[in-house]
Amino acid sequence: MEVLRVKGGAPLNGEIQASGSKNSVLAIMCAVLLCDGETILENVPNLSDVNTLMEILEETGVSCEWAAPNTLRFVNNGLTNWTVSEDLVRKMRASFSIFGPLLAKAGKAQIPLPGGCVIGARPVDQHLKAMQALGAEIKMLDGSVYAECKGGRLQGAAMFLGTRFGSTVGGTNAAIMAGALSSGTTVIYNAAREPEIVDLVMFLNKAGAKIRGVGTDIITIEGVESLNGVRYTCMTDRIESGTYLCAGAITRGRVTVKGIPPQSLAGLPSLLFDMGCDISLEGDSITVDARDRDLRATHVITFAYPGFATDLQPAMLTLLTTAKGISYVKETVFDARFGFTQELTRMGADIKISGDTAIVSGVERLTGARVVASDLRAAGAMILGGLAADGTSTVEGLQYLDRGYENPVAKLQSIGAQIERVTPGT
Ligand SMILES: CC(=O)N[C@H]1[C@@H](OP(=O)(O)OP(=O)(O)OC[C@H]2O[C@@H](n3ccc(=O)[nH]c3=O)[C@H](O)[C@@H]2O)O[C@H](CO)[C@@H](O)[C@@H]1O
Ligand SMILES: C=C(OP(=O)(O)O)C(=O)O
Repeated sequence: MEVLRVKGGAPLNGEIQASGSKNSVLAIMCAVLLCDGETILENVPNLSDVNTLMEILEETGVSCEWAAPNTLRFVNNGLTNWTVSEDLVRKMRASFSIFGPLLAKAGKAQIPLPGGCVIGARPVDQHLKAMQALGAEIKMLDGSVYAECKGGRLQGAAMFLGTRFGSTVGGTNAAIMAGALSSGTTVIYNAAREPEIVDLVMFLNKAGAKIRGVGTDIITIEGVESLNGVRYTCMTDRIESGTYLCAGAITRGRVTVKGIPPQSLAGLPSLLFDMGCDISLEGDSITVDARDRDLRATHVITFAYPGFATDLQPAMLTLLTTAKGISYVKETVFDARFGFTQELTRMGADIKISGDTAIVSGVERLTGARVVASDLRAAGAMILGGLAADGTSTVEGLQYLDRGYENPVAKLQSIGAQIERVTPGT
């Protein structure tokens, strides 16, 4: 198993190009199930999650290949299978997102339950509620969810989606994709508003869907008979971009991320500014400058978009471990997303957890340590800790990093980080 070796303490300085958005691409790849013929997706990050979803789509009868770096080509000449193997679904929780489109296109679907994960329980009740509202009959079969639409086609309906955590991204995506091919009108109330959902709808509308209201909490869909494959360029990754901005701040450096619409970063730039960083914008480039700054503590609450993104909470919390004063970080989207903080304490961070809140007392310096990433964004957090720490850190658990960050080592090296991927003992 490879590990990262990070020699910290030096300010990062330079420009990084944002990669394509993992979460947008995964949703759009699921929507390819709905589209007849050839689809070309551009700006696709080469990530293990993307490659796993390609295998899953292949099982349903959609052919997928890398046509060029960051470009995927799909051909959907009719689905040949309405179920996928459990091993693949277990590899990646987001694979459950094929449930809605598979059901809408094939008339039935059987997908193993994805289960919980290290950041929280993550049930799929809202996905199922949406499909039931559209007329699907659902039952459990051999540990999988089996659904069938009576009469072969889903029927548009009005529905309320949401959980005690607020809106649901995956549930909203499922309802949009299934509604796109349902007969009649579907209305989703309390829809999630994340930029990746807007990207999914832009793709679907280009393919012939009739969806309006995306980006608001009421989405209306006039179902169509069929959708056609198209060429589409996916949005860039706001979580990856935010992580690199935090890397600039935690090393007291100056980092520009290119190709990221600033509004997609929601509250992050403003929080970095409150901490004492300079923030400058130029078109789709954003620069954080923390050189020679004493950064101050601040408070963070995660929320559904346009709130502060939960996926950036681990990076932001790591940054706060080196800010002067006490910061409170409240996590409202997932019920167990502070596991990574234990590893940060190995680097000398002072963090106490009280329910859904982390209390972070800033320390002068972090120190290098051997740490293990327990999930995707924990991996980003461990790297940030290592970049800021005095001495050398070793980061294990890179299978998580590979799920969501494209070429992180090369990108960080290009702005001066001393980071390498090595086999232990070499
Ligand atoms: C592949 C992908 O796009 N993943 C993103 C997606 O995950 P995902 O789509 O799983 O996140 P949701 O917005 O659905 O989940 C939000 C909260 O609602 C709960 N919930 C969700 C669905 C449901 O049927 N029942 C239920 O209780 C979840 O457990 C969680 O606590 O949005 C999250 C919130 O922005 C991000 O952190 C993930 O990176
Ligand atoms: C939680 C994440 O992804 P997923 O929903 O695929 O687990 C993430 O990207 O931080």
